[in-house]
Amino acid sequence: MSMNILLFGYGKMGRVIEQIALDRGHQIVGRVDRKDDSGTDPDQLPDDAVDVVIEFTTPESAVENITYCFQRGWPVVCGTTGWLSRLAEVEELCRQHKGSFFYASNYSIGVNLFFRLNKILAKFMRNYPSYHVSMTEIHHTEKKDAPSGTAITLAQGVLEHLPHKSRWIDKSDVQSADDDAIVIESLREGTVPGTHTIRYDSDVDRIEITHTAHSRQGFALGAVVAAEWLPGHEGVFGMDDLLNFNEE
Ligand SMILES: NC(=O)c1ccc[n+]([C@@H]2O[C@H](COP(=O)([O-])OP(=O)(O)OC[C@H]3O[C@@H](n4cnc5c(N)ncnc54)[C@H](O)[C@@H]3O)[C@@H](O)[C@H]2O)c1
Ligand SMILES: O=C(O)C1=N[C@H](C(=O)O)CCC1
Repeated sequence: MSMNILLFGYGKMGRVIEQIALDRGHQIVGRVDRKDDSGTDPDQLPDDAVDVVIEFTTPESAVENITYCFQRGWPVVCGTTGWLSRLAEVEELCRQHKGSFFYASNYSIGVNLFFRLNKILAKFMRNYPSYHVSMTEIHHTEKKDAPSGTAITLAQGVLEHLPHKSRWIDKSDVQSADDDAIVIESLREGTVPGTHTIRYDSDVDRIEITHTAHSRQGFALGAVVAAEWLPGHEGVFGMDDLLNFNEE
């Protein structure tokens, strides 16, 4: 069904999302962006002009934008990363407003398959603590947050299965007594859309898995599909609610 979509954030992601939404037969009713005065003022839109909001902005502005959408009664699909320390607050606001909220650190189908693969590998590795686990994420130089939201989700997936690890840590904060931590290295290079590697090193070999995004298309398509699904679903949702991956 064709929907009226309001974009919060008209940057790299907002623009790709717009194109995919139009290709799938939806209307873009506005583009809210702080960059210049030409963006839409959401206060000027009637409540019923918007079926769903797609929010890809900045770590600093996401919670304010999400809260505004709840107040307006607009379902919101959020892809912004770097604000998750406030997730409990947003979940509570969603409950209070009987809102609809969808969040994923990464909307691409390939990455969500990779999340599953990561957990399966970690489950295998639980009996081999001599293999040292670590992660690297590479993104474009404009990225504001580190580690990436995807890397944090991957680290959480490993932590579910490795009893000898209890937390993740940014490589720049590592100290000698951090053996219980998964170290995440964040590299910023050129225009890289997103590359994530998890590796297990022993003295004699290495096992590693990598997901490489070739563009932003996969992220944007997943966000539009989530926006098609969300209206009519009250509560807080994520990719596991949307995707029916069959686990072996
Ligand atoms: N979940 C995913 O699949 C996924 C994929 C890619 C990017 N991201 C995340 O999405 C976010 C945006 O990424 P991007 O590459 O489009 O960044 P970007 O910098 O290209 O675009 C962000 C836009 O938000 C605008 N903005 C800033 N404050 C705002 C506000 N208060 N209200 C409205 N707009 C505002 C900026 O002017 C800018 O145009 C980042 O947090 C990134 O990590 C998530
Ligand atoms: O370009 C970005 O910024 C990305 N952000 C997400 C993250 O932090 O994991 C997803 C990948 C691209």
